[in-house]
Amino acid sequence: MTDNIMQSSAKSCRRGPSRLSFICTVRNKSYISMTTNNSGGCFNFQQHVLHASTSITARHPAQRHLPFSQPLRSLSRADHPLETPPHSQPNLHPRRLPIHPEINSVIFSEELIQARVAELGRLIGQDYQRSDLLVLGVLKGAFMFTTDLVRHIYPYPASMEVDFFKASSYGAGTTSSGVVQLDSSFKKEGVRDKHVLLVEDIIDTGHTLSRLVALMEEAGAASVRVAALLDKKARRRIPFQADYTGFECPDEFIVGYGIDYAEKYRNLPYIGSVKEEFIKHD
Ligand SMILES: O=P(O)(O)OC[C@H]1O[C@H](OP(=O)(O)OP(=O)(O)O)[C@H](O)[C@@H]1O
Ligand code: HPA
Repeated sequence: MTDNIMQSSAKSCRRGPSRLSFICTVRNKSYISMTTNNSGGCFNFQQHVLHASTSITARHPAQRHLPFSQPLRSLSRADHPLETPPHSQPNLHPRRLPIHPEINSVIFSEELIQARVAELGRLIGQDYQRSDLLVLGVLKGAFMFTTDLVRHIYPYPASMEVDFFKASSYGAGTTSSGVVQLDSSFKKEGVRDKHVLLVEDIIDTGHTLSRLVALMEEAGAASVRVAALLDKKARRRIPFQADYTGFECPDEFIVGYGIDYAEKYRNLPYIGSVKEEFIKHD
């Protein structure tokens, strides 16, 4: 079954107001459709669906005749047909990279993340269509989410700026120090009188975001909202609710899609948990 799916190509990904379906054409011409419930602002994932959708990795049309082992960089520009997906469709990046050997299981697949990020972009676009917007990505964890999200903010705000600054509280461990460290990249003058959207990868204890929202308010922002890809409610120490949330996150230390463990795994296009033997316990 998995082999079959691995050989498949994702034909379409449809979104409705209350469900999201992945439809794949499998080599033997059968169809697979998976649905997840999508309730309001927060996507309630179903574990079995996520694991299933993870294995739907399609090959780029230009890769069809290449062995899987051939690196993508050997393809020339001309090999890539310029197909621009309609703005309203999730951005399915066809690829077939093996799961990282130190990853235990994929919790949010690349396809699912991309679909949800596109959806959040449209929600944000609708809310800011008549105002200016300063999108502030919180480094390093939110670098990937921010760069994907801004491409999907539509309708376009009257004007939009994108910037980043660095805040951290975890160091090389898996627990928050509770002290949020900012570096000099944050300049208060840069947010004065602006409508700020803070973009974060994850809310865990809530220390980082409660500190950052207070900081924006002190700096004189006209308004402050928060978009967080993941919300790990079970670990909250300080009450905090984001304005735009991607997914509820299970109570596990997760990595990937910008999120690290001791600076590793930020490059992964999906989010998963690390195998126990690769976590250092003090
Ligand atoms: O809700 P909290 O418990 O405060 O956790 C959330 C924060 O933790 C992570 O940052 P980290 O300190 O690991 O820095 P990084 O973004 O550079 O990885 C993450 O990117 C959030 O900023
Ligand atoms: O689950 C997590 N993983 C990585 N970094 C984090 N920072 C807060 N929570 C997490």
